[in-house]
Amino acid sequence: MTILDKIVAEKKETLKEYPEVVERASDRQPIPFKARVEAGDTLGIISEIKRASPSKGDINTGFTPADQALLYVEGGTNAISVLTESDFFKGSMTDLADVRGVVDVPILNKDFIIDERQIVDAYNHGADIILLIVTILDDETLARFHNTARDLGMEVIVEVHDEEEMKRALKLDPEIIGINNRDLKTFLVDLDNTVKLIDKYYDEAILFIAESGMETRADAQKMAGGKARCLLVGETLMRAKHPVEVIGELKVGI
Ligand SMILES: O=P(O)(O)OC[C@@H](O)[C@@H](O)c1c[nH]c2ccccc12
Repeated sequence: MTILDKIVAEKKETLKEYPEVVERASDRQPIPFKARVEAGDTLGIISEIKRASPSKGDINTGFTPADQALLYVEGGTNAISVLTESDFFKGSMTDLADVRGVVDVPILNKDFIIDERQIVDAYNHGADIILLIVTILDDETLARFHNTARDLGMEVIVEVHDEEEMKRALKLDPEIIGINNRDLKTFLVDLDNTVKLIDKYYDEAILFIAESGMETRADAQKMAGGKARCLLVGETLMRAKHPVEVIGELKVGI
């Protein structure tokens, strides 16, 4: 059993406690993400709120999500990712709502979505974007969830790690693809993964996001050189003494 299998198994348990139906609680219009990144002349940055992870253990537990989010905004982040998975990443939907309460940049609800109710729940807690991880969903479910999120006005990052997943993602006619440099089954990180996959499947209509493992301006430059248009950065910002400055360093020109 891989760690990803364990996370999904736990998630199934948690979902047993969900109400049978999660109703949409408002008609809030999500904040646009892709168009705003594309309007800029630097690499977009999604800065993540991440307390812990199964590969690293505790990363930073002594912070308040709202304060951390405000630092990210001060740094000029294009969006904030809030990792809400609780068993392995120590996050919660309360973190998401807390961040929503203080920022007006788009928010990504980062979780392992395997049930439609999680999508409505993300919307209800103030998310503008959700992540769908291709490897944990079959084609039919992936397409259905993609539609559900877009019907709510949310944008979707379709996350892939390899070529086979990329081909499945492209069948959705997606607007945004996230390429994870980390293999969620082995935790191995390889920054060349983003570069290789974009090189082979580049499409100017799609916003390509490089995810995971980036630390330095040189890493950001490498991703920009490989035609990634945006970065998703967690650990580096959570460990940084001055996240505002680090975001500035990562925002390289396009
Ligand atoms: O902390 P990092 O290495 O900068 O990575 C952030 C983000 O990419 C990572 O948290 C992530 C990418 N895809 C995921 C899917 C589930 C959980 C976590 C993730």
